[in-house]
Amino acid sequence: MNTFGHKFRFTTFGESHGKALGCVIDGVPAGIKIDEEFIQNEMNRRKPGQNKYATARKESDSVEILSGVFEGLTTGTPISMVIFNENQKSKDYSNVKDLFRPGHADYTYFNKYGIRDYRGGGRSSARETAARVAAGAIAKLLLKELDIEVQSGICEIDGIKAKNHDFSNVQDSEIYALDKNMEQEQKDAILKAKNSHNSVGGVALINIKNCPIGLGEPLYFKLDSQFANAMMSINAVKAIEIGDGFDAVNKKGYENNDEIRAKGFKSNHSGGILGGISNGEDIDLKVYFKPTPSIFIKQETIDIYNNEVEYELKGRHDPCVAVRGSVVAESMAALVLADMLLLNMSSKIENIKKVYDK
Ligand SMILES: Cc1cc2nc3c(=O)[nH]c(=O)nc-3n(C[C@H](O)[C@H](O)[C@H](O)COP(=O)(O)O)c2cc1C
Ligand SMILES: C=C(O[C@@H]1CC(C(=O)O)=C[C@@H](OP(=O)(O)O)[C@H]1O)C(=O)O
Repeated sequence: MNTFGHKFRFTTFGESHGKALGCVIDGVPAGIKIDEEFIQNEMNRRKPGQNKYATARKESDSVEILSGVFEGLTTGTPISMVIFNENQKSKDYSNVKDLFRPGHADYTYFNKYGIRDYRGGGRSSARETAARVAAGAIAKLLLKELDIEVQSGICEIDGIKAKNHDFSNVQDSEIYALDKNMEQEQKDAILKAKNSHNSVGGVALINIKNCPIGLGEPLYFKLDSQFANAMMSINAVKAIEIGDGFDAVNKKGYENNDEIRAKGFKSNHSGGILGGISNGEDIDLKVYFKPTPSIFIKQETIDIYNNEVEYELKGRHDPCVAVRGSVVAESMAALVLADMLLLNMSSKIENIKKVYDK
């Protein structure tokens, strides 16, 4: 199944070296104001080729809305959007046409489908995430109507950790760094790896403000499980933490619990989710990206005929996918929230009665 979401559903189409990519979103309520400039800005935050910390492939990622919007408002019908590829250069891949890049999806896609789309990663290239960001922008416009805010930034690169998480630093940072003081060190780590034809991993922090209490469907569609599913569906994501995440394991219960007062919780170790349901506090997610698999160091692999070979890759690749990946993770978080908001509408008879004026 290739569709994401229950009520706010979307799917994407297209390949990195094909003609275009796009998405179809179904279940978007009618009457949401569509700000095309906002959507394009979101696309621009993720698009490749903007600086030396990203792949050199230049794409404008201009998005065109084909359906579901009339006179600036959503109509309640499926919204489809298209982004034409402009800078494919499939020849870059001619020397690895029959080879499987270690760490990439070539080997598993070929074994599963028996077809080798050697024009880059094809469907498995994270170029597809452009379409997710377009869908995420529509989800964000719905969230905006309810004052729910989703933001992201980089908290760790190559093991170099941010000491503070300042989202106001992100906008002016080429690597979306949360900590101005650690930014240079993090940038240097990316360039050092890049200059030695290698790559680094990193961690993005997603923060959600003003999330109402009650999002998440126990027991099998818990809000945390939906975030985990969404984040792990992004290329190169290998782990996710919610709230204190891994650190909680080494705490005692008294340290880990968030005590409750009439005004709200005294702390937020839980990351805003209890029992799979949002508790009204900020939601904090950490998303872990592995180092980019396509590197330019000689490596051993096999070809599609099972011959063992050595090869050296050429082409245009991100030295650290976490940087642009953080925007993708932010978009996926918005899509989960939009879906859970709509699902939650029918959780109480009062809500249903309100809709039907009873
Ligand atoms: C925004 C973004 C950009 C990426 N850029 C590259 C890239 O330039 N080269 C590459 O080999 N992998 C890149 N990746 C990662 C691969 O797409 C991914 O590792 C591959 O599909 C294999 O999937 P897996 O790592 O989830 O197992 C990127 C991932 C993201 C999220
Ligand atoms: C083009 C983008 O990123 C690409 C993600 C990617 C990969 O393997 O994931 C590989 C590279 O491109 P290609 O598919 O041409 O090999 C990156 O440049 C983009 O994000 O828009």
